[in-house]
Amino acid sequence: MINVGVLGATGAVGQRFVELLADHPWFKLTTLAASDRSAGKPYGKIVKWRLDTPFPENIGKIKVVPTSPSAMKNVDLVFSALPADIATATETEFADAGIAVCSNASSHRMEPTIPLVVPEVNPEHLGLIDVQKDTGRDGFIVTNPNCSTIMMVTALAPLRKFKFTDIRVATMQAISGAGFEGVAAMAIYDNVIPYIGKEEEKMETEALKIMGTLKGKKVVNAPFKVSASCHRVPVIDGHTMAVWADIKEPLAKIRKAYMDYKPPIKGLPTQPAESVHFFDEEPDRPQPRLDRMRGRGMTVSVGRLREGVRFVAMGHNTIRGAAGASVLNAELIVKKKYL
Ligand SMILES: NC(=O)C1=CN([C@@H]2O[C@H](COP(=O)(O)OP(=O)(O)OC[C@H]3O[C@@H](n4cnc5c(N)ncnc54)[C@H](OP(=O)(O)O)[C@@H]3O)[C@@H](O)[C@H]2O)C=CC1
Ligand SMILES: N[C@@H](CC(=O)OP(=O)(O)O)C(=O)O
Repeated sequence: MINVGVLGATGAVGQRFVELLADHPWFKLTTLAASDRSAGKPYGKIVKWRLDTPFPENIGKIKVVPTSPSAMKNVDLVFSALPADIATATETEFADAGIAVCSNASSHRMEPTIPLVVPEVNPEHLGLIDVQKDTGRDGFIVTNPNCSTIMMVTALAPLRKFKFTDIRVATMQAISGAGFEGVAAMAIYDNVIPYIGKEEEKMETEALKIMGTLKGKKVVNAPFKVSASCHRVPVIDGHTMAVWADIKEPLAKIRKAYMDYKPPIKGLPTQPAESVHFFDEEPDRPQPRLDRMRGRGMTVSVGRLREGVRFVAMGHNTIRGAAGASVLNAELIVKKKYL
């Protein structure tokens, strides 16, 4: 068992980490960190548990510590659910102190030596860990993408063998993506908000790095363009998106690519039996309420495949799009013997 900790353990994504790690076969959750407001108190006393799964009582006794490497003794790996403005310096401090960091925050995603990984899409990008270690650093940082980006690239993975240059995407994103306090009920009820700060830019840049090629010590971006339009809708969990890809192949070949798709990795505990579920028959799927918990929240569902090529993709934003993505990255790190 590898001893692990969670940074930002009391937050929306931090709670998902705790849920996923409370009973993990490879990782022992020993340490929970949050802000100085929470430090020093038992987790069970201060966390406002917002998930609809039972609170893991075995974790409740753990005393919350301040967010600093010196407070996290005997931890080899931390999962970061810190706000991005805090994560920038804090994650660097942890990596410099010899601790591996699997981060869900956006701060370091686009740095050239930091892997931005979805295990089913670009597992080989973990090679950038060696580039970080070449600088003399004992620890390292590995990031997972923005929650909308991850659904889009995972849904595109079966289509990579076809040529495309232009991806257009319109998202319908759940309110949990903004955190518990992020969107007022009065703002979102009976409404759609056609703006999510920096989300479109993230989809347009992160996807090119993830689907790019690791050449030597750097990633060469994928040669296509993404145009995104992002919208908040009154759904609690599950980001849905309509995607257009300029693939000229016959629809039957695209359909077969989804039916035959096998991801390049297997054997990771958090990986679902199906990374991509393809709805071939049902014309009204995927739907967030019905499909977000497929594969314990880790499956990306794809449906409504039409000429164009057009399809709809959907996945759970705080599991596959956040904490689950980081845990899957950590499992890949262990499998590839970086830890
Ligand atoms: N919500 C989502 O679906 C997604 C979120 N993300 C990203 O994940 C990260 C966390 O988001 P979310 O969980 O929604 O945020 P929350 O606001 O719910 O939680 C923030 C956490 O960080 C802690 N924290 C705040 N300030 C500090 C500080 N100065 N020092 C140490 N810890 C601090 C808080 O502790 P305390 O309780 O003590 O204040 C809390 O545990 C963000 O970077 C976000 O962009 C990514 C993808 C999806
Ligand atoms: N902005 C995303 C959530 C998020 O925090 O993304 P990021 O990890 O890129 O900061 C959403 O609303 O749904």
